[in-house]
Amino acid sequence: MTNQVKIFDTTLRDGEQALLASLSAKEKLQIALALERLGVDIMEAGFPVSSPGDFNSVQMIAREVKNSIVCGLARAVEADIDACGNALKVADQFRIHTFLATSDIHIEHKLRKTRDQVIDMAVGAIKYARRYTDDVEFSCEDAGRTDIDYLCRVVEAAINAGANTINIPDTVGYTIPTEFGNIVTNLMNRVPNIDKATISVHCHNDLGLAVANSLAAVEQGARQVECTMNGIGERAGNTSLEEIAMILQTRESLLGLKSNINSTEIHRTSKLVSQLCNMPVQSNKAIVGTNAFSHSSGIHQDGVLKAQNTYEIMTPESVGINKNNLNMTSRSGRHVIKHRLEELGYKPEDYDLEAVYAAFLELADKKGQVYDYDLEALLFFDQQKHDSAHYQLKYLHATSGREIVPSATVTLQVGEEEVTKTAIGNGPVDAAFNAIMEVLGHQDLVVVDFKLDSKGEGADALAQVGVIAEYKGRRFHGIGLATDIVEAGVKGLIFVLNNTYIADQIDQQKNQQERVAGV
Ligand SMILES: CC(=O)SCCNC(=O)CCNC(=O)[C@H](O)C(C)(C)COP(=O)(O)OP(=O)(O)OC[C@H]1O[C@@H](n2cnc3c(N)ncnc32)[C@H](O)[C@@H]1OP(=O)(O)O
Ligand SMILES: CC(C)C(=O)C(=O)O
Repeated sequence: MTNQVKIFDTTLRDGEQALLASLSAKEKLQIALALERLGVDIMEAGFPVSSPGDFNSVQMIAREVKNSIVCGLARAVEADIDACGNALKVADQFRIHTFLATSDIHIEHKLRKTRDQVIDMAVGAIKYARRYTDDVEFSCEDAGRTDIDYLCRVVEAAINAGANTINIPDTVGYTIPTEFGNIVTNLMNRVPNIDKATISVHCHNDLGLAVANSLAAVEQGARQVECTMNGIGERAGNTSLEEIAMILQTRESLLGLKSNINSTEIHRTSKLVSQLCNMPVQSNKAIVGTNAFSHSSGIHQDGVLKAQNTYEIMTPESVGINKNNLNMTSRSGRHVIKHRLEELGYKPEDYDLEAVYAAFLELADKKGQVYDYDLEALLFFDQQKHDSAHYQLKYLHATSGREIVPSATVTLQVGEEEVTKTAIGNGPVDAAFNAIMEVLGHQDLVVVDFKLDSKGEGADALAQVGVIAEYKGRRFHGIGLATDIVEAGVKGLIFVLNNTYIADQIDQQKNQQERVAGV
């Protein structure tokens, strides 16, 4: 049996299911390209039947990603499989992942079928998916709570129907490692055609055991692990990609297993996912938390200074955290910025140096020292700016204080026109948001969440504001970054406005195409 464990990333599907606001197609593509650089074997880009937006982003990812297999999810119904096949067929090679629940709880209460009907549906779906591709994965949803004799029957039938990857999800994170490992052992020993398929596992973290269960499964013969960056996903999340990858790498001599993950890309990918998904990573999170490589107590610090491996089982460099001794201030030039970005893993073609440098100088003048995080944030905002130009902030003035009615004046460029409005509010942010609403002149947009975070170090840290707003039944997320809290909030809201503008444009184009096609 191969010692290679395939890493199947589902950040953009299971991970995205857990977000308060869905990602834009551009944000999904950014994450997909980062996952490709990270070296994931397969990436599940979405659930194409679920919305036209998801269909489009899966298609865009399938078109752009070349070094990982792109996959889409489909229920065991023909319409879902058609949507998946049609979105993915722009790629030379792709995978359709179809699934059906096999536990009695799900079969009886959710699907309202019999066990035999479920086998027939699964077989039909797999055969149908094979019309589109030779690479078909079948998941026995809630396998962790499925009767093992029946699970063996389903798996055998699925392989006979043409599935070459069989996924065993612990959908509700119920099992414990010995129990979950035993499920895989049973399948390996009792399913006669099991050698014709790769066993995959997809664990949820409801009891904090997703990584442990996945590890138990690969020790028993599973050769694909489904996971997400930072462990995001439904409820308590999924198996964390960075943890499983670093277990395989750090304990390779014990386990005798490897993956294709380029571990030096982990840190950067984790930050991108956290930022775009508006999902902070807890500081003591293994591998990617800000404390994961910090040593706080004297005895530990003494040990690490004498020999790093006294308290470090892997180096920060191995996950892409570089030690940086260069101070970046407004006295720094373009060379140091370029050099630092290169050390952080960005190629010159990833960004516009002049634009990033101009933003860097502005920031350095305001806060003195600029840190890696700031620089990456500037880069991120530079990348976001390209198609966000419909609404632009031209002027902002806000006043607040004790016994003063907070007020704000905002000038926005809206397309070709500049519009200025003044409003009052409960505080300066509320006043500025009210002024922006007056510029919009309609009530379709409702801000439902406002999250303020400080990024960087000390009192001059940057303010990062995540704004979530509802617009025409959908949720949009925006991020704003500035040294001033009100400005960061306003930028976050403008980010949202630009995304709603793009969504409106896409809807209009679609309606027009449908009119032309006579739908
Ligand atoms: C364990 C997981 O994470 S599975 C993935 C979960 N992800 C998502 O659900 C996100 C995307 N989902 C969606 O956009 C929508 O739920 C859709 C488009 C898939 C379906 O929407 P709707 O048609 O309105 O159905 P709704 O979601 O309310 O109900 C699900 C239906 O699918 C059925 N179903 C559930 N799983 C499957 C399956 N694997 N195969 C076939 N049918 C299934 C349910 O029994 C229910 O059928 P019913 O309407 O006959 O009772
Ligand atoms: C669709 C399957 C793989 C899933 O997400 C689950 O069972 O948790």
